Amino acid sequence: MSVAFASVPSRDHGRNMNFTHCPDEVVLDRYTIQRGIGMGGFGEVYFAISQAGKEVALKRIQRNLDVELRGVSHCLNLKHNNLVSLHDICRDDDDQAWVVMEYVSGKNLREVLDGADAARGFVPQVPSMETGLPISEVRRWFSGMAAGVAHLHSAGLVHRDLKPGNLFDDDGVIKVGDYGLSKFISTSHRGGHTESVGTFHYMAPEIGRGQYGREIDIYAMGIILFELLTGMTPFNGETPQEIIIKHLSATPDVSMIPREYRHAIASCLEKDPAHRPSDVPSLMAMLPWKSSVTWTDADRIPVIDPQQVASNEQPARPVSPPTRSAASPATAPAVTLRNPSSEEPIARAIRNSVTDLGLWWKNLERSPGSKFVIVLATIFILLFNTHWLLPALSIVGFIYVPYYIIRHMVLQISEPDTYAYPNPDSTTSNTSPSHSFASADARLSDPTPVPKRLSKTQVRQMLRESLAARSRTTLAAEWTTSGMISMIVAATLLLITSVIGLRNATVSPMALSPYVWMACVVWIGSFGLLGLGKAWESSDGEGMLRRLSSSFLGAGVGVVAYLLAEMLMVPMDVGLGRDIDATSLPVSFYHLSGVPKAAAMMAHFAVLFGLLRMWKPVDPLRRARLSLWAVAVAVVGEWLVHQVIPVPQPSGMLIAGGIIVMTQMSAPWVKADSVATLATMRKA
Ligand SMILES: Nc1ncnc2c1ncn2[C@@H]1O[C@H](COP(=O)(O)OP(=O)(O)OP(=O)(O)O)[C@@H](O)[C@H]1O
Repeated sequence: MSVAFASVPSRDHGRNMNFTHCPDEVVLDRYTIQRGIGMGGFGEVYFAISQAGKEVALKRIQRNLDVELRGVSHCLNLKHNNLVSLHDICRDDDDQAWVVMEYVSGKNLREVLDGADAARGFVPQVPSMETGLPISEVRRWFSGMAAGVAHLHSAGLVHRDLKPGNLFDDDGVIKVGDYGLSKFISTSHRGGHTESVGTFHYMAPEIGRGQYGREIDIYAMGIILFELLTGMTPFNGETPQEIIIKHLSATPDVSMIPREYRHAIASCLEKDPAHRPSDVPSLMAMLPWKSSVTWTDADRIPVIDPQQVASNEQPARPVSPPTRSAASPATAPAVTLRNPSSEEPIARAIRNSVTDLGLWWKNLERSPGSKFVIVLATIFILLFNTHWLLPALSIVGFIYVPYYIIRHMVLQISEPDTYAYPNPDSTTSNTSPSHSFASADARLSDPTPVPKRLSKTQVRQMLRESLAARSRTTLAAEWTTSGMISMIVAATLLLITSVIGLRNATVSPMALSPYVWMACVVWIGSFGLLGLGKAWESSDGEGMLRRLSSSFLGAGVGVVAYLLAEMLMVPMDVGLGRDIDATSLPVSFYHLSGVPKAAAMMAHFAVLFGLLRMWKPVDPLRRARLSLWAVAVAVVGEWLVHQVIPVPQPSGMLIAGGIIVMTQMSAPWVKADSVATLATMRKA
């Protein structure tokens, strides 16, 4: 088969992509390709026409062949109004696998949601009801998906990749597609599958443990419902790791969702799959809609009644909500993620007031003419009061801007949004700025259950697993980001130390060079440690091997420190910290004057890095983001090493302390004591 590269405009977000096959090319001896539709994680999708004139979508499988084909072959015989039909699986002359499926001309939900954002002119940063789809649309999409997924489940299959991009609107009928990742549910198949599949925003926490029960579809449905209602997924982050960690540990903030949906969403997003709705009918019974689907008896195989879709009648057999464990908390504390920017209380209060004002204005029963008069009058009042309004607003601005910046910096340093857990104490206390500002009244009366937490060990284990699941590219990107952050921290340290050190001296390049030298060595040491830490964060590892590797790194840092000192002409014969008898020092390490040679610098830092387990402060599961104890240990440790292999002081101690500060400030962190608190709560 000829392989040509064609750049064809696709429906996939309007991007031009290089498809392997060209329009008019005949594949599988009977399908003429019309155009490329898009590319997914597993292959390219084409729109094609068969010899008999039937329109089909062809998916050319590129990667993860076994996963995809094993799933698809189970799905060939499924027939359901809400499922994209799979016609066949074929191989071409090059032994390339193709899935032949029903072509859906309508948009997928991803396109619909993105289109709604585009129409609004912005992508929502904070979930709210204003940014979701209209309730009638939410219901249409969700019910259609539910019917399709329920059919998959009743056939013993799990979709495993439910997401808006896999839900299609086919002339008003919602269809679930791409169930190539589905798999028969059987005891032998439910665990142990370690291949990372699916999409991070919709990925249930137990997927990290290789569990692929139907509960992962229920979880994804909860996320999709949240997104349909608010335009945003509940767990977001800059990196897949952040998102995974939030799936594992963060409590979704459902406070902005209408009360009648909160219970269903919070139940679907339970961390423990056993506490989610046991099946799709149970989930649907929790929603405030009359179901258009009739669910049958105990096995709950859904039977779609097309008449009911239109007539919106009650289900013939009401389904009771799933039973909940007695241990489940009865009330829903309005706990939100610690996101400094989105939860700033004053900004949030202003935003809420503006929203309320907007709602009041919308519901105001006045003619357009009188509304126009009100607007005009308001503008006049504001204009005539500018003499005091503007100064007042300026004063507020002057106070608010520094407050906002300091608050943001403090929260970023003490508890970054990206790896934070909700604080269990926030259920009773409202003193922290990170708490939700939902009213106390709402907190008391809201019956939404809090998703149950896992034990400390379970969470830690899952965190390690999720850390291990990241690709090398992701790790490299994270390492680079941390390296850049550490560069900023190094520049700040340089500024602080040089301002303090040179406060009574004349500032000259020579006077500055020791500070620049220290900052460079600290940065290089930190960057190396961040790299080691990144490579090692997915497991506890073997101690001795890590000490040795760390020592090697230390030796490298020593060499660089020596060369930099030569380059910058940093005096190495001052501040050796004690009156060294040069004759007592090994000549291979020191000059006769006592000035350290490269070997001394290498040995000093090699011993320091190996002795102190310097990679520990980089571990995302370390106890505190910034431990002053660790800094003190590093400084004292360096001083001890200095007693045996001296280097210039206090530079040596400043470098050791600086490296520990910098690595801690730049390395990602998961708040481990919250994990402990959660575990304690659970036991209680
Ligand atoms: N049966 C179909 N009819 C029409 N368009 C389809 C069909 N199946 C997939 N598409 C479109 O083809 C594009 C690629 O789909 P594909 O399923 O390969 O990727 P994905 O769902 O985006 O990612 P992944 O496979 O990694 O989950 C998407 O734009 C999707 O909407």
